[in-house]
Amino acid sequence: MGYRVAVVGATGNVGREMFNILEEVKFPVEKMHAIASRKSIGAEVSFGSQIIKCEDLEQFDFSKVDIVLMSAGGSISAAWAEKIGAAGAIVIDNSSHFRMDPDVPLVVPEVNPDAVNSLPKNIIANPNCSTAQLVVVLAPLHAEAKIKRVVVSTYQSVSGAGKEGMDELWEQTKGVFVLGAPEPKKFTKQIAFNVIPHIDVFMEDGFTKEEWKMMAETKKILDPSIKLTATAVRVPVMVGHAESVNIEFETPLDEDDVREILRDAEGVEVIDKRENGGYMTPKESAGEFPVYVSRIRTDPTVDNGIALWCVADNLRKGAALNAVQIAQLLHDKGLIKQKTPA
Ligand SMILES: NC(=O)C1=CN([C@@H]2O[C@H](COP(=O)(O)OP(=O)(O)OC[C@H]3O[C@@H](n4cnc5c(N)ncnc54)[C@H](OP(=O)(O)O)[C@@H]3O)[C@@H](O)[C@H]2O)C=CC1
Ligand SMILES: N[C@@H](CC(=O)OP(=O)(O)O)C(=O)O
Repeated sequence: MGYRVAVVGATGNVGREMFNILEEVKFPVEKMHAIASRKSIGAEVSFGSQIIKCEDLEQFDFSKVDIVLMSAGGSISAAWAEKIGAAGAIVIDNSSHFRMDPDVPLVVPEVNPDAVNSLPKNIIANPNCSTAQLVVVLAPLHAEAKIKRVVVSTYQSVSGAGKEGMDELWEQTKGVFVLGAPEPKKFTKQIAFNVIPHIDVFMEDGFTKEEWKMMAETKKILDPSIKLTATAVRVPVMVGHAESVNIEFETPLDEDDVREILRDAEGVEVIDKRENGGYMTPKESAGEFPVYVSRIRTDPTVDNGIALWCVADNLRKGAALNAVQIAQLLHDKGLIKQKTPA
């Protein structure tokens, strides 16, 4: 038994990871389709031992698939997801377009798995990459001692800005030592040997949209009462987002309790030795499934305060892995309707 699956955005950073992870977790696939733009028709992508040729989104007949994993950006999701859902396939959408839609659940399977039980539009939204890794860490702590406030600063890799972001870091890094760094195109300033406190567009209040997403999405997934403030920063790392997190609880939770709770938490791995190398870095998280937590310590500047560091592969837990976990959850709950092949 297997499903007919389509990956939209198949040639992208996230799309390629979707194929890898669907194969790694042995998701039951009967037929796989790779969908991208017209310019990629015939481009080859790997799915396990199979080589699949890309098809054009505009020409594809979605009535022949059971489940669609979308990661081609917000405008493509806006134009296509509801039509595909209405035609009977479940859409798991990686873009930000539907995340705050009240008729679309925003799901991190370790945190709010039952949100998939009601699917009025046949669409499920995958959160922002920085939100996903954060809520996996916050949820088990919130269950133990209610969280009042979170202050988070991110260190986000260039792969979060797609293939073009990775190319820009690579070209600038090489260029600095040879002909001078090429002018920024994808980022607002030179990213090689630099950090940029600006991801997504600026909002009226001075926060960026990336920071706003972390606040709004955490409330939707975990608890509207949690106050969260974020500063999102792009760093010259290829894959892996890191976050420095300060958490204020309503009741006391000491650092040993936090370590213990997180050791038992689904999707989390604690690597926390107070010695050289006893913590995780983004590079080490690349290609891995868990959210790694290190540097757990008491924050003595507030009542019931804890500080910690968390790291995850943004293309995996921040995008493709979370989407595939949602697909597995739907499968386990028997929520994917298989259409009869034509
Ligand atoms: N990277 C991350 O950490 C995260 C990404 N996302 C979401 O996933 C999306 C994709 O990210 P990422 O893979 O990194 O981006 P990439 O730039 O690496 O890939 C974009 C993909 O979208 C396809 N695409 C673009 N325009 C069209 C079109 N008009 N019709 C059909 N397909 C199209 C591209 O196909 P082609 O090669 O043919 O142009 C390509 O497959 C993001 O826009 C975002 O919404 C969400 C969370 C985290
Ligand atoms: N904004 C994220 C990646 C992303 O695509 O996020 P979103 O899906 O929320 O637009 C980053 O740059 O690292």
